[in-house]
Amino acid sequence: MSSERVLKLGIPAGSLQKATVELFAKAGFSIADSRRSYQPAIDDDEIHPICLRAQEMGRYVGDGVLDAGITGFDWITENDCDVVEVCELPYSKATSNPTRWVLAVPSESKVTRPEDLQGGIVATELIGVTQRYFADRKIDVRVEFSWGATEVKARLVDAIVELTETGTSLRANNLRILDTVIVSTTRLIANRQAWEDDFKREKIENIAILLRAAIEARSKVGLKMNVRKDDLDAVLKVLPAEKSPTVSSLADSAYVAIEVIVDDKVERALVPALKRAGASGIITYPLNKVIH
Ligand SMILES: Nc1ncnc2c1ncn2[C@@H]1O[C@H](COP(=O)(O)OP(=O)(O)OP(=O)(O)O)[C@@H](O)[C@H]1O
Ligand SMILES: O=P(O)(O)OC[C@H]1O[C@H](OP(=O)(O)OP(=O)(O)O)[C@H](O)[C@@H]1O
Ligand SMILES: [Mg+2]
Repeated sequence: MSSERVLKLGIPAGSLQKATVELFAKAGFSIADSRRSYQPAIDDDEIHPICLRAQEMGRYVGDGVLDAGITGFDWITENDCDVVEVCELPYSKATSNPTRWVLAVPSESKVTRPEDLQGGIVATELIGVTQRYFADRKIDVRVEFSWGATEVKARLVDAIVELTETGTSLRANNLRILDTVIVSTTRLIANRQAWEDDFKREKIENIAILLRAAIEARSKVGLKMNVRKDDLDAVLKVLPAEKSPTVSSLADSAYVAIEVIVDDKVERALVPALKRAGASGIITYPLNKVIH
């Protein structure tokens, strides 16, 4: 591992790639050509991005080939990687929800409990975690490696352990979930030696702050409005109780301006209620980053 002022950063190729590049963009970094080049350009001279499979990321970060990288908790666990887990980054391929590796059988199968699989065969990409799951429950099954397209194998063997995010693939293949084997979210990980290097650690921490702030901002909106002082109490009552709005004076001393950040889920109900409570000139705007 070199101690030059460049951070070798692993970007996950495959399922997480598009969401990762978009998240970096929101965090303020432009990564170009990540689909064509495994060493894409980034507009930060102190970062050298390298695209790698999420499955292999932990090993390369652990060995110091990379200083840091982004991968799933599932593969960190499967490969038992010796890395620093810097932070959780709650995003998946399509949503900000965690993914789950589930034990599933064909919907028509007679199997209703994991115990019913005793003596059977289970296909999965996540061999180690699956073997541990059955060993912990003292269920004797043969766990077979699957190279992908695992859903189809549920009808070739007895059951599968496969990743699900939105549930679309399980539904499309008419599969029934018996149990959750592991819940996984995306993580930023660092090499132990790199984490001890002042420059690299600060750089990794800065990336963590910006990525987390960009994720946080995705589910929030900013709200601004003007309110007659007489209506202030009524308007404040409508705003979510846990929020502390900024109230500032306006040139017209009969009015104040209110600014607050709220969950985007409540925006639709909040705006008409604020208007009814007397707010005017209401504007809502998307946020780039929210830093706590
Ligand atoms: N919807 C999703 N589908 C697959 N993986 C997802 C999804 N959302 C998040 N992930 C995460 O992305 C990583 C997938 O890495 P992996 O290299 O195994 O597969 P992949 O990128 O889907 O490649 P492949 O094309 O071989 O399936 C895992 O850590 C997984 O948890
Ligand atoms: O619950 P869902 O939102 O449908 O997501 C889960 C699907 O996504 C992944 O497939 P991927 O795109 O990685 O293809 P693969 O089968 O080749 O791994 C995973 O292997 C499932 O098939
Ligand atoms: Mg996959």
